[in-house]
Amino acid sequence: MVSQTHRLVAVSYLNTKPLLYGLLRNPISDHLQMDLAIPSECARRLVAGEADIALVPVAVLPELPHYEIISDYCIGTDGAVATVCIYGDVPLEEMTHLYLDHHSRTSVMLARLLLAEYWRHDITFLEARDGYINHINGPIGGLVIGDRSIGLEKRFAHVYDLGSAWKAHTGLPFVFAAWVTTRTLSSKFVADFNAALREGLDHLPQLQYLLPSPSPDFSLEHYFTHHIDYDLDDGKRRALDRFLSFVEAEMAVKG
Ligand SMILES: C=C(O[C@@H]1C=C(C(=O)O)C=C[C@H]1O)C(=O)O
Repeated sequence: MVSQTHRLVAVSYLNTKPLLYGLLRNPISDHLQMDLAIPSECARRLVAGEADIALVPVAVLPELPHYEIISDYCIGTDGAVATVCIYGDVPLEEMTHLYLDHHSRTSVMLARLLLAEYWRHDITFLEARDGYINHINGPIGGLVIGDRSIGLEKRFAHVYDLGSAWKAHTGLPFVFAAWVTTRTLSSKFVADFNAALREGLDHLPQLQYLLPSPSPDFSLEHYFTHHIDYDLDDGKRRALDRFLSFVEAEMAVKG
């Protein structure tokens, strides 16, 4: 049987593994050509047409002329997310500069939004590149996302969780990344895809046996169940609308 294969790219961090596990143990994987990348690269590939389906940072959605969110599952949070934080030696109000993680598209915009609307703190943004975490010191803070952030709370005196700050600011949960296509997929494929992701999430306890623990005092199960919130529910969709209005306004200013 000849059938169509879709090019899929997903985030390479630990929090995506339950979703990938679901896809891989389901026959739908025969129709997927899978690859993993950091979030900013997932976004680039979808925008460039190098992927048909991607787990993309939602901040990139306004750049896509046509897209569809194809799943009820996402990388989200309802309060503290643990792996999207601003770190520094000094409190935020004393920070003069902030490195913005180059892996990220969403959290970079979320940090800008929260600094403008919630913390109301003027700061100079610095472009990050590999190794930038070693340059976070004194009045220079840094936004760090994903697996690289695990354990950093031991290194820096001040930590600001962006999931918590967004919740305090808006009362809403948040969605960092969603499953998006720029193609037209059959409703059968979309239903199967969604069911496969659900299957993965139903196996969170088993995943503890497969995945490496990023550090001895970091519980993956706690992270997957108390910090990452995988359901793209109504609250997260409302949060997405609000967040994208900010992103679109920023894009309009920059032209
Ligand atoms: C919660 C997280 O969300 C990530 C943050 C993203 C971003 O800032 O662009 C994109 C994908 C998510 O994987 C994380 O990985 O720590």
